[in-house]
Amino acid sequence: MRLEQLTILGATGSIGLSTLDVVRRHPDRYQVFALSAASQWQKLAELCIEFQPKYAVIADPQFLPLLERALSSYATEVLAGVEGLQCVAAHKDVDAVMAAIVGAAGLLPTLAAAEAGKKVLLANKEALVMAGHLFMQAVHDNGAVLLPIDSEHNAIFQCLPANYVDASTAGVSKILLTASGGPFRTLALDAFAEVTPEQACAHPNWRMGRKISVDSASMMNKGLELIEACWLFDLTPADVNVVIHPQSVIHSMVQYVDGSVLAQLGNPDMRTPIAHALAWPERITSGVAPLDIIATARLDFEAPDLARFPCLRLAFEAAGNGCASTVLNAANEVAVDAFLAGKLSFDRIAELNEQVMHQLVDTTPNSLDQVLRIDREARLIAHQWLDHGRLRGDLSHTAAKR
Ligand SMILES: NC(=O)C1=CN([C@@H]2O[C@H](COP(=O)(O)OP(=O)(O)OC[C@H]3O[C@@H](n4cnc5c(N)ncnc54)[C@H](OP(=O)(O)O)[C@@H]3O)[C@@H](O)[C@H]2O)C=CC1
Ligand SMILES: CC(=O)[C@@H](O)[C@H](O)COP(=O)(O)O
Ligand SMILES: [Mn+2]
Repeated sequence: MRLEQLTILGATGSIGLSTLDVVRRHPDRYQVFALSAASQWQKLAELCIEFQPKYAVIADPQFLPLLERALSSYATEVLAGVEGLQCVAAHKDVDAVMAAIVGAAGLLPTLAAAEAGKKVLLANKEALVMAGHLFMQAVHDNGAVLLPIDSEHNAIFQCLPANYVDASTAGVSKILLTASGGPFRTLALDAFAEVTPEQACAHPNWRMGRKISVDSASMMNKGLELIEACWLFDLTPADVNVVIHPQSVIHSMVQYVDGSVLAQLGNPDMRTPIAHALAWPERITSGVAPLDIIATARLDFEAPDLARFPCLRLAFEAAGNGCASTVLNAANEVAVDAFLAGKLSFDRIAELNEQVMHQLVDTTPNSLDQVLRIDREARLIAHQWLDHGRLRGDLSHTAAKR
């Protein structure tokens, strides 16, 4: 059997390392072609020494000399910058690309993989939120195969028929997108202003990177996932119900017109959706223990409280509006960075997101340049808001008019 050549973008992160853990179990199926990181060059060098990829890419070029030196006695070739990421995502010898860079930084390399017609294993939900229309167009135009890694979307994918095109043809009446509710599901509302980054990153069920952990705590993660689901499965926000399920054992459900509800269950461990997508349509072992349904004992469900989680309300508002989604994603990245840096209280993440989203109203972007311009302008307005505690009329006015 020919070894499948795999590029892992974001190899040093939570999804990247889980992917390598699955790959390590299947040396007869997968060969690592390229690995990338942003700045963690030592961790990247260690992974390269173990997996011997053809390329290592460090996104921040200031670390290039250090990585080159660390790998000088190995055959791995070292690249840097976004051009390096795009090169290993689109390389003719690559079969599949794990898109596991966090945030908007993942867009260009993930888009390069789609444009090169690769099998794209998509964890980087922000790429779809900021440029869903362009991304899906690139997938269709270039014959790429798009497989969702996000646990909920992977679950939905598994519960849909293999020949799925759209909800009504498939007899789907609702998508039930499950959410854990995060670490603050039952926290007193007046305590939200005081929560620390450590508390926000202590997810009850999943060990993840810091940005997605904060998003889970604000439920912006579920909002981003709503928009992600709309693009992946050609849905409108009205087709999706968010359901709080604190145990994270059911990873999402599909309700059909005949009353059937199909669910995908499993222990909360990302190696399951990663193994599923890597081997699809086959199945391989992932290292995840079988679900002990007796020990699980109970599965609870409740409706989300949009007053407690205003970020989720904002995402329902933005879904289906290309500009608002791009703006919301950018504002949220600025807000989460500021929260993690101790410059913004947790309860003001939603406030910043709402201010920027309502301030920057533009036409739906239909080119990559427009997406990148809206993303830049939204970040500028968000930084202004952080610096001055409010939006200054001059710049936001200019941005809104353009
Ligand atoms: N973790 C999880 O369980 C899940 C994650 N996802 C999604 O997967 C993506 C990755 O999440 P996660 O693994 O948790 O994140 P992490 O923060 O753990 O890892 C992010 C990875 O991206 C790299 N990176 C960060 N910034 C840049 C940049 N500017 N340019 C290039 N590379 C960069 C990091 O490199 P370095 O280490 O050098 O900083 C690291 O390899 C996110 O979009 C998230 O929403 C979806 C579902 C579940
Ligand atoms: C593992 C995964 O897919 C995360 O996106 C997870 O869903 C986060 O949990 P929340 O449901 O708390 O957002
Ligand atoms: Mn998820």
